[in-house]
Amino acid sequence: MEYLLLASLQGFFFVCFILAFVVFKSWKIATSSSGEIKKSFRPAGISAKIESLVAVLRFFVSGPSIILDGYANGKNAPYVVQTQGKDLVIVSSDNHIKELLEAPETQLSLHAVAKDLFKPKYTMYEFDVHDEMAANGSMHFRVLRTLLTANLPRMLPELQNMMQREFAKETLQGYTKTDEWSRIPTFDVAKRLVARINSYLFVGKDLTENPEYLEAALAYPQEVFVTGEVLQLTPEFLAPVVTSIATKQGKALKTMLRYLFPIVEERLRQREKGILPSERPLDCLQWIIDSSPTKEKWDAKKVVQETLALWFGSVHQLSMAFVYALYDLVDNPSYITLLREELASAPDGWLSSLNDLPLLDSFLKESTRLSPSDSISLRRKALKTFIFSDGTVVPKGSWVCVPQRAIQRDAAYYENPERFDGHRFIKQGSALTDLDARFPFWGLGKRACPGRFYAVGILKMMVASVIEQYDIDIDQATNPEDRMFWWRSAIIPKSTIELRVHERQKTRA
Ligand code: HEM
Repeated sequence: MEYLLLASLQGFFFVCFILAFVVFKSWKIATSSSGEIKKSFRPAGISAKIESLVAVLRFFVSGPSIILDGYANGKNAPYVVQTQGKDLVIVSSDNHIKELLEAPETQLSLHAVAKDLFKPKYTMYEFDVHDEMAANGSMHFRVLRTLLTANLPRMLPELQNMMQREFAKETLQGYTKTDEWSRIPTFDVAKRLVARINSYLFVGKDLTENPEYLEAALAYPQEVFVTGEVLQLTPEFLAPVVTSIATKQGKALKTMLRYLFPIVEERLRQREKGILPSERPLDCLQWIIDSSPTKEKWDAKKVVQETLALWFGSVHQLSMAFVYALYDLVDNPSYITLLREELASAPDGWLSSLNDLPLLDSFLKESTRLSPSDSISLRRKALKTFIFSDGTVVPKGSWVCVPQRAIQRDAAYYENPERFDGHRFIKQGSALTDLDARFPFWGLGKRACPGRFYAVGILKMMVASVIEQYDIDIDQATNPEDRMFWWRSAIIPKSTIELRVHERQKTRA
């Protein structure tokens, strides 16, 4: 009993300490003045400073609306949003975006953003991510953009079987005796399905069918997010202990490492023996090994670190896009009928025609236009103070980014921007995977998401599989706005929201 009391007192003081630290850091951000754009932005005086502190704290739960308002106030003019830990300099004009993309990575770095957010040193097995595009830049491109995309069509039938089997299992669990519709927790189910599909492509069938590995692989990205979030609020010297608490002594990571290491070591041995390409396994793990630099060979630890980082990036955004697409279907049910017609009319079956389903592509692009999982894109951290040609300053340590959600809702670029129009992009003649400054969903330029062709293929397969076999609905009392919550700039589906699902055969009977 005494021990419990002591433990809860320690916990209480720890939380108080962290809160005090957050307020202190936020106060420092709110009151510091390190660049031209800040000077013009920050009024002096104690009440103004308190107002700034409130703005920094408010960003945690109102980020998307603060960013949207900033954009509406002075369209295409740069503006600053103060946040805990750093300022966001938000730009949206063509010139600013061009200069942002042309800036050297020694000045504006995407990887430095990832380090700020996820603290890979602590969360990804001591991964020392380079600020500049290092060897892994071309590795990402070759593994995801080239090899994964090229191999996807061959793997799709197996992945679709898996999707149907697992979705049926989830649905079966959601039936009650009183309701002929099954209720499934949308976001949790989406994450489980995506994790299983991605795992098959990342590490192959055997590990994917190992429940201990799969559970850890599903838990790991979630743990990295939460731990990265807590570490952003914690002083550096406490990072090791905080990481250990937040990750339950690194349980998921340790499990993944226990399974991945022997496989990677064996494959590296096979490489030394000169195994022929035709005899090598067809999965991302192998492609990472095959695409690693030939001069300075990566050891097993480096291959595992790169795999963890790619794995982490592959699950959540795709799951969220799937959830938002399902919500858009239930909110716009006429599209379910139209999409079923399009699927049924594919001459050789829709699975082999995923690139020739214009309505599905346009519908999903409209869904991502209105419901991106983050309100900003093209994030870069200034490693040195960066000055745009119009004099806009991004002080060292701040981030510069583009307000993607605001741009994607701008009436200047999209007619009736708030209206869901599933045919919009057919009329416009653009595809979901296209890169476009008016649709910076995938980023732009040489850092644009190399996983997007894979992500879109899987998203289409998942959505088509669901609507072909099931009727879906949602509790109509749920206001669409209440199905998600905001954290900093992100827009995340609530885990409590359930989708109602009904096998179509039963409806027809
Ligand atoms: C709907 C799902 C996804 C969205 C919205 C998305 C979006 C993005 C964005 C905005 C960036 C940054 C680009 C920039 O700042 O210029 C990015 C980078 C990246 N994405 Fe994705 N992504 C998705 C799915 C995936 C998947 C499934 C994978 C892996 C299979 C992946 C792998 C990556 C990698 C490795 C990078 C970093 C590229 C680099 O460092 O050069 N993404 N993604």
